[in-house]
Amino acid sequence: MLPISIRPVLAPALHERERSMPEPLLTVRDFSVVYDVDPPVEAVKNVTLELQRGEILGLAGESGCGKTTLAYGVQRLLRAPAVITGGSVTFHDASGVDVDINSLDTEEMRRFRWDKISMVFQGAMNALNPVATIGAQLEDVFEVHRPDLSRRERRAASAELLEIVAVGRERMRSYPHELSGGMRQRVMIAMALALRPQLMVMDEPTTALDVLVQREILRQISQLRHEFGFSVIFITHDLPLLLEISDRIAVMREGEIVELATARELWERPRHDYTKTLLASFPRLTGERGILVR
Ligand SMILES: Nc1ncnc2c1ncn2[C@@H]1O[C@H](COP(=O)(O)OP(=O)(O)OP(=O)(O)O)[C@@H](O)[C@H]1O
Repeated sequence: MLPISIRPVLAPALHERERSMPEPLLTVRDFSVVYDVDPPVEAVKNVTLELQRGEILGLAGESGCGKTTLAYGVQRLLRAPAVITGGSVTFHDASGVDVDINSLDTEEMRRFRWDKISMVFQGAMNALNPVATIGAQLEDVFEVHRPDLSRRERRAASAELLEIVAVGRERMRSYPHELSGGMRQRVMIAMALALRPQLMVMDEPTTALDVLVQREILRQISQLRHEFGFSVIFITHDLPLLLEISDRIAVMREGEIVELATARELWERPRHDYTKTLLASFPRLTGERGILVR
């Protein structure tokens, strides 16, 4: 049985998935990345996976197993000494066109990344400009990427985004220091949402926040992906949190995906010994009665 406290977020996700036919958004085949140092590090080894449209896929595994390299690699965000040594990444655009990400040149990739994929990092809230208002920073995104919008439209779109992430349009004139950490992280999520991407990559997006604020933000991410239909690749060390938010979880170890299953399957019937070890290493998952304790 699923731990009681992971049901509320998970249940609608499962329900939704049962209703709709899966439709791939990203197909990763035999993808490998090596850090060309001495000795070379094979950070990602022959990873194959398919991310569905609207799905939240969690990447789990201990530090150094290759989660970040994989998530950045599929967006071609890696820098030397990282080298993609093999494999393909295909983005199945909502327009019906399949895009081979490896074939895009730098400029095409840059535009693609903003329009189709966005990222939210750990501590992203500290990346806000301290001397510009929240509204001005949101409006900037539209000014750069949607130059056809009028000033009034940019402002309206920014205010709407602040409503969507439950910060509220009245915060348009606030400066970052006037907002709590959780609110600032929501502003970053609003920015990531601004261009209505089809994929959001979230790298430890709530780690710096306290547990209650984390849960609220996770719940909201889950709701928003239903509303807007984007997919999420969610990276964190925190397996209990992944069980709570993910539809499926890929467990990585030493650059390979050793198990890929729904959150429910992984929780109820972990197959790989490493997954079992990982689950057992979170005392709050096992607790006295064997339920999630938090
Ligand atoms: N710039 C680099 N040069 C050499 N090796 C690197 C570099 N960046 C990462 N690595 C190595 O690649 C492997 C995978 O690292 P990666 O950061 O992808 O793992 P991770 O699972 O995301 O870890 P964490 O959760 O700590 O961020 C590790 O062995 C790491 O030491």
